[in-house]
Amino acid sequence: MTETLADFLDRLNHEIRLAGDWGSVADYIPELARVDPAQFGIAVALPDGRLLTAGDAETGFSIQSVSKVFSLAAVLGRIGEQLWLRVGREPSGDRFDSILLLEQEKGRPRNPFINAGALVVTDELLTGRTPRQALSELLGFIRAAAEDDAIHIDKAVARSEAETGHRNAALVHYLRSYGNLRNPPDHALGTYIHHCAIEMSCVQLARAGRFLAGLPDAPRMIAPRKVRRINALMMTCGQYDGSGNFAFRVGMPAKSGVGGGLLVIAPGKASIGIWSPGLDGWGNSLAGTLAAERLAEVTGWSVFG
Ligand SMILES: NC(=O)CC[C@H](N)C(=O)O
Repeated sequence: MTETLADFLDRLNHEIRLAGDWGSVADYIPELARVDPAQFGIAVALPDGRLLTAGDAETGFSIQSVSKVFSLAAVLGRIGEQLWLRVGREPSGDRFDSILLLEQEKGRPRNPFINAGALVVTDELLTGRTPRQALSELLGFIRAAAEDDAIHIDKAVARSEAETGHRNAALVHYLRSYGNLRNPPDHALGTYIHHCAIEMSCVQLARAGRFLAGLPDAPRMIAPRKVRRINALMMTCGQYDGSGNFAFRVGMPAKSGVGGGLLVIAPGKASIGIWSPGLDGWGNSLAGTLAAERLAEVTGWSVFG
């Protein structure tokens, strides 16, 4: 392409602001409902160590379910294959917070990215640790991946979700009733809510994802075989019941969060942090998905060729 990637990102930022099609912010967590939807940032970490940015790439946001990628990586690094006895690896075709399949499938969540599955992953993270220790281990993992010790938990967001998170409370008790939760339900729930409340910027997210893209300057976090599997799960389950549409439009493994964050992985080529807080009907960033689609078109980074 004649236009440089840096110029394209600037153009993309202008185009997205001009279109002004922001979607609506998540309102079931009151603290997230206060965020101005008219924001957009993107950061792209490249194999040569460069990091290109545009828009609000330095603004901190609540990573929410993007944190599920890091909790899964930390747990797979620690225990490995045993996790799959407790959680499946199939797309759910259901909303991220659905309870429906959990009853049909006797308490074994479909995949680690829907809330029920992520709660089981968090429960594994708690093995032999207090909630405080598990959280500091996970935060340490993310800080090491990003090589940035400023990454922290936004306590106000955690408090806000704890006050209103009745659905996750139901899920965690339901898991326990099937014997698929080892820790007290409030420990698993509290730890989960706090790791969802981690605040990061697009720059920090792009840097934290470098190990998933296999970039040469990435700290080695987990074995390459495990990285491949996480990318496969991001591709098939990363945007819940919108995963098929996302794969069709973007063609790269990614994970979304209701804070409007997106971590997109172009294996061997780039780790991309995108943020725009307004969501589509599936709970994925509206402008963020469009940005990922445009980036894939221009760079040819789709894993499908
Ligand atoms: N999709 C999401 O980002 C959901 C995360 C949020 N903490 C919840 O459990 O509802």
